[in-house]
Amino acid sequence: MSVLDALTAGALEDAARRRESLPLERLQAIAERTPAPLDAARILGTPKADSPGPHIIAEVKRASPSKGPLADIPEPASLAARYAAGGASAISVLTEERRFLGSLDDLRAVRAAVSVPVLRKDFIADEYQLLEARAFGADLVLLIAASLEPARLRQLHREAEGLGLSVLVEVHDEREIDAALGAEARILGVNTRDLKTFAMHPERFAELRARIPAGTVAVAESGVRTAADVARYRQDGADAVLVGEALVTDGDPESRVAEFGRAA
Ligand SMILES: O=P(O)(O)OC[C@@H](O)[C@@H](O)c1c[nH]c2ccccc12
Repeated sequence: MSVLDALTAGALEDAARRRESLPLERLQAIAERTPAPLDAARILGTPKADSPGPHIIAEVKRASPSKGPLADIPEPASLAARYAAGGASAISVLTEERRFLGSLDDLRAVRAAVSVPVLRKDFIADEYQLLEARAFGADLVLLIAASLEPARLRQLHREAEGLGLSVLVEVHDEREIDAALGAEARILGVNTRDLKTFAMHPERFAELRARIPAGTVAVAESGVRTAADVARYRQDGADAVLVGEALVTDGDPESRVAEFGRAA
């Protein structure tokens, strides 16, 4: 079993466990009382008025399977508020519990702290997880093309949009781009870290960018350490850049987000 399959299986088990204490009907009732999501696809697809740099999607990430613990983050809400103060266009919150040490409580706390779109970053493979995202205040969810059959990707994509959520479809090769476009993805993220081997391939973004049609938001994900890395993705045609580790390990995340947001 690949790491990605194991992460997805674990996330599904965790969701099944949560469902025992919060059945679908009750979750649905909570989702109905939650304000309508922001149109993240429109926000990320509109160039920034005040800067030639890309939109920055700043991630709340405590740990990763490849690196282990990265940062403590006792208060995800205050970290997210600093990201937003630095001009982040969206906040990504890892909610996967086992290897990324995240939770839906983190998502809820971040939602309450910022007014920019919030992404639920997890290994989503069923409808219950989508409804959780909606009920806990996400505007945007991640679907990973490598972990879903094309028909299933299309189905979950449609379901998410039916809930009012935007979807970031993550890809790492041409075949997955085709699957994402088949699912009518409006936001496409090229993860330059291979989730099966964790190897970094920053050049993959430029290689795949040409396959992403105009009008579809192109996001470059992973491996950013410096403003020069952001500038490179921007020059390669990224509308948005998603950054995790470099921000959670920085003593001044607000300034760092601002610096990245100007990199062009
Ligand atoms: O910490 P980095 O190298 O800046 O990477 C962030 C983000 O791209 C990464 O966390 C990520 C991209 N796709 C994912 C899917 C699941 C979990 C995590 C991820």
